[in-house]
Amino acid sequence: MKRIAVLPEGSVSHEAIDFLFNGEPLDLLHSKLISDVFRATDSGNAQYSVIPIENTIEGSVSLHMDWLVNEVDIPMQAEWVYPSIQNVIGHGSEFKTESGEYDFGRITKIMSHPVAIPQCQNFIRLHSPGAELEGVNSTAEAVEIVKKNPGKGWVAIGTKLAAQKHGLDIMAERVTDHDNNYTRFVLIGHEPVNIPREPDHVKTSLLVTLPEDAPGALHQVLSAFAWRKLNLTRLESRPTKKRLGSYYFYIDVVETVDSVLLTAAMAEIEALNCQVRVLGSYPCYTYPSR
Ligand SMILES: O=C(O)C(=O)C[C@]1(C(=O)O)C=C[C@@H](O)C=C1
Repeated sequence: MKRIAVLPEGSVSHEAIDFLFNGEPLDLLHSKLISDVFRATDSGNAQYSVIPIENTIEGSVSLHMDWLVNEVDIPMQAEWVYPSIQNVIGHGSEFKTESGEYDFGRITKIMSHPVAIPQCQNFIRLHSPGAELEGVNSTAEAVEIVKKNPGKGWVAIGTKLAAQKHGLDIMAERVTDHDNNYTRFVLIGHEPVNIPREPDHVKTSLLVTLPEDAPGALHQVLSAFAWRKLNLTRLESRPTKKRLGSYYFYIDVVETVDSVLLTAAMAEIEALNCQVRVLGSYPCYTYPSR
C-alpha cells in the first residue's frame, strides 16, 4: 500500500487524493502542517506527499512553490486538478433565527486556510462584513477549531467531509466567488507513481535562472520553446531570495523531458548561460467538470 503524506482528514488535499487514486486503498499519513507533509517524504517516512500548488482564484500557492524549489529536492511525479468546493460550517443553532434561517450577520469570526478565505470574498462581504477573518493551517483545522469552540459565533470555510467528521452543520454550500474553483495538486516522491489510468497529457516543470544583466535573455529562452512549437502552460517568476530584483522562472511545458524537442530546447537554453533545473516530468489528470 502506498504511504502518502497529506494535510489533515477532511482537507481539500485529502478529498483530492482519493480522486487521483480512484479509491485505491492508501496508507495516509496526515500532517497538520504543510512543512511536515513535505518533510515526510524528505525523511523517508512516506513515499509521496500531496502538495497544492495553484488555485483558480488565488493563483500560485507561493509558499508551497518555494518549498518545492528551496527546501527539498523531491521530483514531481503526478499532477491533478480537483475542484475546491468550500462551505460555511459551524454550530448551526448559534446562528438560527426564529424563522429557522441562518443569520450570517451573527458570525464573529471566519476561519480557514489563507488560500481558501479569498476564494469566498463575495460571500463574506455580502453576508458577514463585520466578521474577523483568521487564517489557519488547513480548512480541516479550521473546522476542528470551530467544533471545539461552541458559543462564540465562529464558523469555518471547509469541506463537507470535514463537517461530517466533526458533526457540524453546513450553513451555506458552495460559497466560492466562482463556481469553477479548482486547485492544482502535485504528488512529489523519489519513485515514479503507478496510476492505472490514461493521463490527459504529460508535462515537464522547469526552473530557469537567467544570467545576470543579459538584455533579451528571457526572450531568447522563450524562443527556444516557440520555434519548436512546444506548448507552455505556465510561466511565472519568483524571487531567488538572494537579492532584490533577482528571479528564477518557473516554466511548465506540455511534453516529457525524454522528447527530442524538449531536450534540444533545454540544451539551447543552457547554451545561453542559463541554469535549467528539472522539477519533474509527470502525467497530468483533470477531474471531470461537474
Ligand atoms: O486547507 C486545505 O484544505 C488544503 O488542502 C490546502 C489548500 C491550499 O493550500 O491551497 C488546498 C485547496 C484549497 O483551495 C485551500 C487550501
